[in-house]
Amino acid sequence: MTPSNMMKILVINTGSSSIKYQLFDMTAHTVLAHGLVERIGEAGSRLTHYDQKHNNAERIIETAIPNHERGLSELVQLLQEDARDGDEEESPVQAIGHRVVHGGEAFHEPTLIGEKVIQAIEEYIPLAPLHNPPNLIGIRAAATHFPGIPQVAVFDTAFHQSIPAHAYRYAIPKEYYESLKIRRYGFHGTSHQYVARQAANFLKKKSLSELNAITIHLGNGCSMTAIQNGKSIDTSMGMTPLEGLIMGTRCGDVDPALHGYLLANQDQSHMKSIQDVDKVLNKESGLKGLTGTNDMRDVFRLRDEGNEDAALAVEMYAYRIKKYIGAYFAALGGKLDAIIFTAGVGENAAPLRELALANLEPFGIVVDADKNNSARKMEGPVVEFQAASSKINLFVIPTNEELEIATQTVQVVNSLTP
Ligand SMILES: Nc1ncnc2c1ncn2[C@@H]1O[C@H](COP(=O)(O)OP(=O)(O)O)[C@@H](O)[C@H]1O
Ligand SMILES: CC(=O)OP(=O)(O)O
Ligand SMILES: [Mg+2]
Repeated sequence: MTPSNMMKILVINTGSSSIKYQLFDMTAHTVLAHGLVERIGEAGSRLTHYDQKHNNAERIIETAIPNHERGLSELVQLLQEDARDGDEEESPVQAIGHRVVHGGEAFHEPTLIGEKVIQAIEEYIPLAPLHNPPNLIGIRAAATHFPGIPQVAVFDTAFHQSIPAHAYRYAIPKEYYESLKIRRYGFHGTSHQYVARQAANFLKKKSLSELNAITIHLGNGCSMTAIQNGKSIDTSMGMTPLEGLIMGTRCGDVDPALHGYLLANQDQSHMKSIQDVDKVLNKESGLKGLTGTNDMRDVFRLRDEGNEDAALAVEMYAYRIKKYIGAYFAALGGKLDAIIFTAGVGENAAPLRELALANLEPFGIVVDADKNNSARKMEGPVVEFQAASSKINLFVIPTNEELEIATQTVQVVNSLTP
């Protein structure tokens, strides 16, 4: 394969009950098709597909999708139909990029998938039981549908492999790091790296390696990263995506002693096993546990209606971010070009950004309230909302993990060409 015909890249992001996908034409810099398979294995499963050939009109296919294999074959069928509708004589796809959440210490770079890589992703299942198994199903199903097409794994953990030991080790007996590889890995690396690169370009840096920043990814999962000279030096998620910020359904930082306490008090906690504790902290906590909903839009609506739980949840969520800003400001020695907000909440929730950054003027962080409130309506890859007196740039940068995965997939495949 030569770079000139390396153009159509399918990116697959397989979650526990959903598959997100995008088909890019990397030569023309366009999205040919994208969509979402949701509620896999549940009632009401469906595929929502958009493609350029149908003017990006929404097509909803409501059909029983009992497993990820079926979801993949439905979406492949649509892509093949689109290709047949056109004049294309070849496969609709030249390479496939997969989001893989946990790559442990093995992967610092995007990697061509072969048997060894699949084995390694299997080995990390205990560290990401919700994420790695569906990622593997996506990889296997894609290999069946597109035999001989190169497949590349892009790991959430890869960008964070530059974190030094003093930040990634936990202060527990050393043997558990050596035998069980218990340490901070960090996640959402593809997103942190993508928005950091956008900021570096915007600030006219020669390369990402000239950027110092704090990146704040607030989606369903939430994490923050301290970036020094373009490299991750610390991040808020840990061995698993549970540590750190308050999230949609995850608690983030808690006293590790509460696990034992909940189990020791089964009568009140109704938790009988460590799996029960795990489930509550991962799926029933965060905004959902505090307010009943994991959607920040609903939390704000409840707050505005006078709901006190929702008001407290917003305060807690913003305060946790502020604490990490303080920590990473210190970790970076106060030398940073920008604080960057991204993902669903980070890009859309102006009041949240304002709360998280309030009263930080002594740090040189000053918000322009009008710019912050109108950030959503502004065009462009980077929207600034710092006041003129702010020493540190404040940016909203929409993330695009799929485009970053496609870009890294092209790099890997091109590097294979003699
Ligand atoms: N206008 C908005 N105001 C506040 N929160 C929003 C808004 N739009 C989207 N969100 C939040 O973004 C979250 C999803 O973020 P997203 O980055 O799409 O998540 P993920 O990719 O992790 O599924 C939703 O749960 C919702 O709370
Ligand atoms: C790793 C992680 O938390 O991913 P997501 O935000 O997609 O759940
Ligand atoms: Mg996301």
